[in-house]
Amino acid sequence: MSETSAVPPHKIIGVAVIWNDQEQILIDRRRPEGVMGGLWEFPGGKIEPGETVEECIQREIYEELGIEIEVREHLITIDHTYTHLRVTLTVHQCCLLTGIPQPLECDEIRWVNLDELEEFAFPQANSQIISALKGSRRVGEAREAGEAEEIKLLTTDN
Ligand SMILES: Nc1nc2c([nH]c(=O)n2[C@H]2C[C@H](O)[C@@H](COP(=O)(O)OP(=O)(O)OP(=O)(O)O)O2)c(=O)[nH]1
Ligand SMILES: [Mg+2]
Repeated sequence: MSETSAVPPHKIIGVAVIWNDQEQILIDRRRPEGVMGGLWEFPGGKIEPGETVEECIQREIYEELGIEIEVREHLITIDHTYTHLRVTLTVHQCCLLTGIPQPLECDEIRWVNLDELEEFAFPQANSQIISALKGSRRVGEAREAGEAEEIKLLTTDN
């Protein structure tokens, strides 16, 4: 009897956390048929040969949602193995530039704030993205609080 250890397919994915001016994030619901059907995700897709992750994210977002975005800083890279699939998700913070998002390749889209994300069912790998987002908000808040404190010190010193 020959034993083969099946290696699951590996998808390398660029993922966008897209913010609008109201501090909301865009999420989309995967179509009911297919892998992880019906779950919510951050939009994105496979990196094509010769493409940078930033180029991939920009292209996928235009194809999937018909909007132009600015791809900003890297948030987190996650390597996760599901039962029959391994994914590497490289996630970037992004800003909406132009257009109104359309559900061109998904079932539904929503703008939600950070605290609402927990109400939606995401694939397992996404809990790390959501924690990273919450962590980066805390860093931002601490920085703002620090700056406010510095300003207070500067103004009371003089
Ligand atoms: N875009 C995106 N994909 C995610 C997230 N979390 C997560 O586990 N994934 C998985 C689901 C998919 O297997 C893979 C994304 O690949 P994809 O969008 O190019 O491919 P797909 O499976 O939807 O469809 P196909 O093009 O292979 O037919 O990564 C996420 O937040 N966003
Ligand atoms: Mg996709």
